[in-house]
Amino acid sequence: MSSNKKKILLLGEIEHAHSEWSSLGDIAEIIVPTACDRAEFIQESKSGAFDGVFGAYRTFLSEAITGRIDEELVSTLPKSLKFLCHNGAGYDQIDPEACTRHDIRVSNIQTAVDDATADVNIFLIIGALRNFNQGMVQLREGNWLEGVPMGHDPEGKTLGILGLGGIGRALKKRTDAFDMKVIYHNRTRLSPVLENGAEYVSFDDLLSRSDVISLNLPLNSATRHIISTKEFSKMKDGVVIVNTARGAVMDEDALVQALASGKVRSCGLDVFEDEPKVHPGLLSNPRVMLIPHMGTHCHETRTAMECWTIDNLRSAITTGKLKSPIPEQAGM
Ligand SMILES: O=CC(=O)O
Repeated sequence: MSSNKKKILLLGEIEHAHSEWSSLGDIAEIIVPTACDRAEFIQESKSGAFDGVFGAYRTFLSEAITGRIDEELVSTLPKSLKFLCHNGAGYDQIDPEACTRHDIRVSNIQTAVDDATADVNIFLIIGALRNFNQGMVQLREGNWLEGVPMGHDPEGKTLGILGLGGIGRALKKRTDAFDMKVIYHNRTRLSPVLENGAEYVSFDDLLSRSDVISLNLPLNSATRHIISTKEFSKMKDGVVIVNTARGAVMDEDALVQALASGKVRSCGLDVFEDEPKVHPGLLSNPRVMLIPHMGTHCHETRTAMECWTIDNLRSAITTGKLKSPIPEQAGM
């Protein structure tokens, strides 16, 4: 007897929302690939193992199996695949145009990641301003404050948020508690309600006026290396930079040089251009506070992210529409 459950491809693992995932079993039949890398995955797909799949759930780490979701990969997937639900806010591992060409609707996570990522963001800002990493490194080496320079207070400093989206706005709320002056730049100015007191400035003004710059914008072809040598040259001497977005929005070689010249006094990074590799010039510099992409590395947020992604799949199966389509496909 043939089942009328929709076939769903699981790319990656469900780690928290186990009961929500098993209840999806009422309306879905789950297919798990056996491939360990992209070549095997493409082979598996071409062999017909995924025929009839209607939707897919994918995680950030599943890139190790599929590689980037690009034209080459998408063209090997069955035409029955209509929905791709990504467990993450940033979807730079997916080529939206390739998906649109193949009539695949993509969703990402909106809002569920904002608070946890903004918490890491404020931790990095305070840590970088106050030279906490240098203090911690010295302490573990048995030295009490040896060579650790005086830090700077956040109070009264100008924070430039590049990309005042959900995470940027959650960061703004947190920095208000530290009496920082917040300026921001987006391609389009936000409404006063969303600005919540942040001053809208041009990109160049953000670079030249900020004491601390926070990168909170998505990675795509327009934002790759949006911060590089030319942009560093427009910043204040001794600027502090924090990145919780994606490593490749900043040119890491240029950052290492800007740290060496003193243009950048200290920085805090949760993301890197070539994760899990970290540029040796960043690893060896105690003025750089480093975290291994832990923006959402906490039980409650990861559970909420999985539930959000499962909700998108459920909505695709039951209504034919995604709850949170990526902006490139909004209204399609
Ligand atoms: O990096 C985390 C995310 O994109 O959700």
